[in-house]
Amino acid sequence: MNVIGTVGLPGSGKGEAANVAEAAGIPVVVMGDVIRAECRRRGLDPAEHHGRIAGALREEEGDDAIAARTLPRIREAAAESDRGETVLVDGLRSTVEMERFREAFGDGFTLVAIRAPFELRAERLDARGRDDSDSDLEALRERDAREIDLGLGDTLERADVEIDNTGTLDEFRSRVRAVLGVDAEREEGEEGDAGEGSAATANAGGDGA
Ligand SMILES: Nc1ncnc2c1ncn2[C@@H]1O[C@H](COP(=O)(O)OP(=O)(O)OP(=O)(O)O)[C@@H](O)[C@H]1O
Repeated sequence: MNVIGTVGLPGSGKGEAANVAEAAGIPVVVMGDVIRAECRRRGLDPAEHHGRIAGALREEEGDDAIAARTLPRIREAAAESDRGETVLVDGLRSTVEMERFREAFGDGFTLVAIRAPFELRAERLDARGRDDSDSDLEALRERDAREIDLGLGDTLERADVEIDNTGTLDEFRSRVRAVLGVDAEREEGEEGDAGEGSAATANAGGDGA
């Protein structure tokens, strides 16, 4: 099994990386779906209670609760992967989760840090405009602080591979493809320049976040 986890601050490009994977026939497992499922099980609206239920799960079942509950979803997805049991996992937040996946998949787990500086993430989220907080710098600062508090900063530092997302979207996509080991041929409606081997660099403790 080949499990690729992504970690990055809000707006860094995790969703775009997941799109690249899906377009290449690599299933994507979103860790937040576990939390949304638990909200529904408790009769709560995920839009409102997501954060609280994530906290409750960690409290009740341990800091690796969300990773542990994601494991069966990863195994199911791997069985359906077009790409030799490769799965992309979106949404790691802490080193405890990273260690849980390392324990489950050994060398078959690769953690990929996606990095873009604050100003660029703010601009891109503003353009995305998915919700009001996307355009609010103060809200982004708070989201960053919350994520870092959960352990996202340490997780970024400990990633196996780093992808810089300070260039164009096409550049980013081709970097993601290089890390996923897919070429552009399978993509539809997209120009590709896959095989840009220098795109992913070993993590030397970069400072791009
Ligand atoms: N290199 C790029 N050039 C231009 N736009 C980009 C680039 N990378 C990402 N974007 C855009 O920036 C926005 C944020 O990216 P994305 O949604 O992938 O971030 P994310 O890490 O999933 O964020 P969040 O954690 O907040 O959901 C999206 O609208 C995406 O299309």
